[in-house]
Amino acid sequence: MAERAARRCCLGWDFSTQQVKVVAVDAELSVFYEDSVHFDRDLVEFGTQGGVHVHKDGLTVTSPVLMWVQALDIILEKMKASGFDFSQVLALSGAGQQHGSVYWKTGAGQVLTRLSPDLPLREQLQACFSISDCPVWMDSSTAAQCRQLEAAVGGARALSRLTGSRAYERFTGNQIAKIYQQNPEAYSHTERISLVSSFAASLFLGSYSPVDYSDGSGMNLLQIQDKVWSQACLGACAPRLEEKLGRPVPSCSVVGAISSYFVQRYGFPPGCKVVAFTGDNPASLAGMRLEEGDIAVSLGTSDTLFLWLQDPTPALEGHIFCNPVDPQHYMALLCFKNGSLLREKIRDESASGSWSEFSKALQSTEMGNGGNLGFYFDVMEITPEIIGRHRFSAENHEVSAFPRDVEIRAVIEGQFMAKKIHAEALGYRVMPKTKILATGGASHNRDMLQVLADVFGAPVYVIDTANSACVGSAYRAFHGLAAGTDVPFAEIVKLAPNPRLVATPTPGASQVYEALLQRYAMLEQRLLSQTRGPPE
Ligand SMILES: O=C(CO)[C@@H](O)[C@H](O)CF
Repeated sequence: MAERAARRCCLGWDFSTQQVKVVAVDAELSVFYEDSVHFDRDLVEFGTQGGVHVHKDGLTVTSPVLMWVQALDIILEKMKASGFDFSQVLALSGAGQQHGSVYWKTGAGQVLTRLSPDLPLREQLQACFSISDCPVWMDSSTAAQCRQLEAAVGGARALSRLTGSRAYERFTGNQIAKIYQQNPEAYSHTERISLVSSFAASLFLGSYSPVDYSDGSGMNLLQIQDKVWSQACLGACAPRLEEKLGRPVPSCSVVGAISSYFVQRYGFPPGCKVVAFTGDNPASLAGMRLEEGDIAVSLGTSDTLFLWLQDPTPALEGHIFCNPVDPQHYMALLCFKNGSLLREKIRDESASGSWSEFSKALQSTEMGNGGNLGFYFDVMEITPEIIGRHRFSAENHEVSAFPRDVEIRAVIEGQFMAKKIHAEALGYRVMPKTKILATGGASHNRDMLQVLADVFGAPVYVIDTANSACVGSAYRAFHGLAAGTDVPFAEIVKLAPNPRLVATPTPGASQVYEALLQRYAMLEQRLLSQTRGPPE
């Protein structure tokens, strides 16, 4: 076999809900190696579905921490067997599913520093966790703890201003509070609490890695302006919590050199740097190379918006996180539950199940849809909390139905206007240099992207984000190599593949949607007041 040319590279890891994935990226920012281990398929003994266990109460959702540990053993052995040259790895970083938490048992830190290179990690860490089934982001069993936390700091809006989000069941502080309340012995035998991201970094480091600012923003514990733990939040969740969390660090920090375990067992160079791991969504923002004023719109089962913000306005909807690549800035995440499943329903009802019919309807109806507006929430929407289908005529009268073509445009315009209105509520503003990056299944429909460009008044690009969290982590590892030089992230990643322009705003679009957006916001408030009473 031809000798593999030496290829200096960085690794990007993603400890996600369903798998552990890795990519190797060379100095030209080309991905030349990728691999993954799927929990359900490759670690059957843990019996997960979609990487998790949904408990009988239907609310508690956990994943076995030793499954994550063993997945790393397997993927490294697969890389070794494939002949991957670990000696070329200059640095590595990674991502973890956000909000999940790992509970290291007293004494585990000593075990981490003394791993034998002759044995796999799973065997040596077997007894290192005080909680074996870790709460993950799909858990919604901590409503009581959320209310307690909001009460402790002066309400939902006060907590949002402090930590970037109101209390959410999946957020780590509330999960820790539940464990302290329901399993105080396990909590007392816990010397360190990690996020999934900092847990993974700890494995590579051979010691406890700190939580980074960006993923730490998903805990309802970190003051996102001062970047320190909120004493009020810590105190409301559990005692002696700060000593178990350690001090948070900037996401671009080099947290140390790789553990000798990996040098001796796999051949990593002793100087291989470990750059702080972060959450999967912040890592994806890095992988998509978002810059100030850009938006990424993931059009999937649920639609997710990633925003780059300089001056955030925390709200009762959405999440503000510290920015993973610029410590002075922020990012925001907005989730819209009624995404592709809703679009597919309307396609079946109003376009005979055909996307080409759906597109023809968008092509044959005018921007602004003659003033007709629709809200389509077949499941309880997250942003905002409304359910049902609500259609309004140009005179703001609620009507029971629209003609087929009008219905189709009303769905798409409504979904995209909601995105712009709630993005602006978080402090986002379209800038002259704004790019909208569209990803996910629906981003293959050019006519939908034309509506997106028209509603936002900005050009829409498509970008391959299949491995965005991994690739973003490898990019952040390269950025870590330049630590201390003040080289901006954008400079480090300028050689990466560029997104492809797909749609630009139709002339006159901003005039049409400026008025429509105001009506949409007013009608949304009307629906909200009908369902939940006057706003806070
Ligand atoms: O809860 C989420 C973000 O707030 C999810 O996107 C998880 O990060 C998925 F792992």
